[in-house]
Amino acid sequence: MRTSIATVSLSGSLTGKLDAAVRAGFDGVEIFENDLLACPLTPEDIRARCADLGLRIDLYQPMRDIEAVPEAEFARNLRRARHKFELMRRLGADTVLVCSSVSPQAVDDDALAAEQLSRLADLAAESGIRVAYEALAWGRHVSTYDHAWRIVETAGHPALGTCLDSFHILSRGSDPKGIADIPGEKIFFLQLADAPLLAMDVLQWSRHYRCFPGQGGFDVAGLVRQVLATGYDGPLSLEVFNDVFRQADAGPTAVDARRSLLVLQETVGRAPLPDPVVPTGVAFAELVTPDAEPLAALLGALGFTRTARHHGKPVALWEQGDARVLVNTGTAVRRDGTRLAAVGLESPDPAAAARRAEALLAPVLPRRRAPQDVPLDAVAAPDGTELFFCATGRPELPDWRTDFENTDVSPAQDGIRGIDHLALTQPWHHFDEAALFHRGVLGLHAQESVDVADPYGLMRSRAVTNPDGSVRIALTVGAAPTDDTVHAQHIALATDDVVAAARRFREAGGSLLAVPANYFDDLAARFEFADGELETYRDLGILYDRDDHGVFRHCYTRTVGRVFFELVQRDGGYRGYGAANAPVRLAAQHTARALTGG
Ligand SMILES: O=C(O)c1ccc(O)c(O)c1
Ligand SMILES: [Mg+2]
Repeated sequence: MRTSIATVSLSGSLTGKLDAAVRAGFDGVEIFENDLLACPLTPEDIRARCADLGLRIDLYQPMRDIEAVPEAEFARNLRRARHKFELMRRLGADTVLVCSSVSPQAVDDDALAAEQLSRLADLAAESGIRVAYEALAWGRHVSTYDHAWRIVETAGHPALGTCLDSFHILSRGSDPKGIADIPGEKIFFLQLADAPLLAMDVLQWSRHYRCFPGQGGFDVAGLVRQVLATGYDGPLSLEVFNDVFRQADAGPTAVDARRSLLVLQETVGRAPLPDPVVPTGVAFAELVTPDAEPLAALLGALGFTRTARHHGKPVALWEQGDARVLVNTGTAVRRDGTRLAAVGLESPDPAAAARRAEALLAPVLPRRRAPQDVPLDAVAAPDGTELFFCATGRPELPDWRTDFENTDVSPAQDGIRGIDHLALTQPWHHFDEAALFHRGVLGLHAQESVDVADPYGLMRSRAVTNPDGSVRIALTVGAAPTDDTVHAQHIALATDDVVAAARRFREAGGSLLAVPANYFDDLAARFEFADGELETYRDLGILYDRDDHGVFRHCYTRTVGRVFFELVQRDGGYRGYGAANAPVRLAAQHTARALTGG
């Protein structure tokens, strides 16, 4: 199927938008009128540019407030249309979108609407143009797709069809089953957008919160199935008005957009993508740092031992139980210092995992960094984190472990079982993209996103997991593109006894994040504890939560660069990540930062 994107979905200049659309692999564009008006190029230049790029101009839009108006007003509308049809001739665009009128002059008269749209279509047909009539969800008299279709059907004009827009249909709770009543050849265009489920005015919702399919709460795939069943063979076109995308770079947004369409096409059985290869565990987490000492002290106090070093690079492997942390001092570090730069994911078939990632437009990384290294499949996530697909201990496949030479220290077993989860802070404008990436590319399940209050803003967090919970990644983001050093990345380590692990850490010289006494007073009000239990938590800074399944106890180390560790005891099948405690933890980290001046 052909794919298209409305220029309004991307930031920047019209020419920049066209370049981004082509680079992401779109076949066509909808040119939004405002983008054309603001463009210094002539329509002929734009046409030539699209032709050079191999982009079709699938739609020109929108034409507003045309139908069901007094005759004198309609005459003025036809005059306006004549101008626009001439412009479209120069552009080489053959379909125009007319959205249902919001004008106070419009009357509630379907026969009049049909008659005037028919006269508009007469004029359009003279220029070889087709008119696609779309119901805006907030249209004055026409606000549902079935109503728009009835008017088009009444007009019965060959140059007049309907434009279906998933946002307008699904935001109003209309049942897309009725699409089956529309002949496919009368659906002149299909626009797709998703949106988070919000209770708000539909116009504001549409203009600010649309997102790409798979990033919101609508069943866009179900609607597309309905449309394809009619025989519709036009493009799948994304039309997204979104405050965040307007501020993000057009290039990555266009890639995110295309990836969302590929996943959607797969869902409706129209994209032959390699099957997802769901990761089965975390092989390692790799920290990049300018100075290994603070991390070495922290890992040592946590009970890790340095078991191996890379044969060709300054990278050390620290191990405890099934938790493996690489400390890399050989990579150029960014201004923010120590960071979580790479994650090794155990994969049943690393090469197949990489093929799917590539098909879904993930940047594929070189398989070898140095000639003597083992070749490893790896791709970059939207935030730049390198994801390695690993086959640890499987002799038939390349193993990352063979690049490491053992020291004479054996792995410790001092209370840490493995990695419970990783928390990766996303750049502000890549949060929805990150969730779609981890779901679509890696085949992980995305949980609902939760809001967490930070003292200086609101943070969102969304977990992606594999079926048995052995891969858990919490994607987090601040509410604004501000300093995100406090919204740091972290590695949560699983233990069966967090009190013992916290004590050992402290006795070994580690310092735990101090939690205010008020928090524990509140805990005492909410839950019942055994004698002395709460005092222990208060002493160690252990936070506590419960859900329907079990209990969660957790505490935090200090932060090095952007990275800190969490000790986690997850009992009885507790499913969350202690979100209820996150505001207290974030505030405590702000306090600790103010005290250390770092
Ligand atoms: O928000 C609008 O005005 C608008 C314009 C054109 C569209 O196709 C649409 O879905 C919405
Ligand atoms: Mg639309």
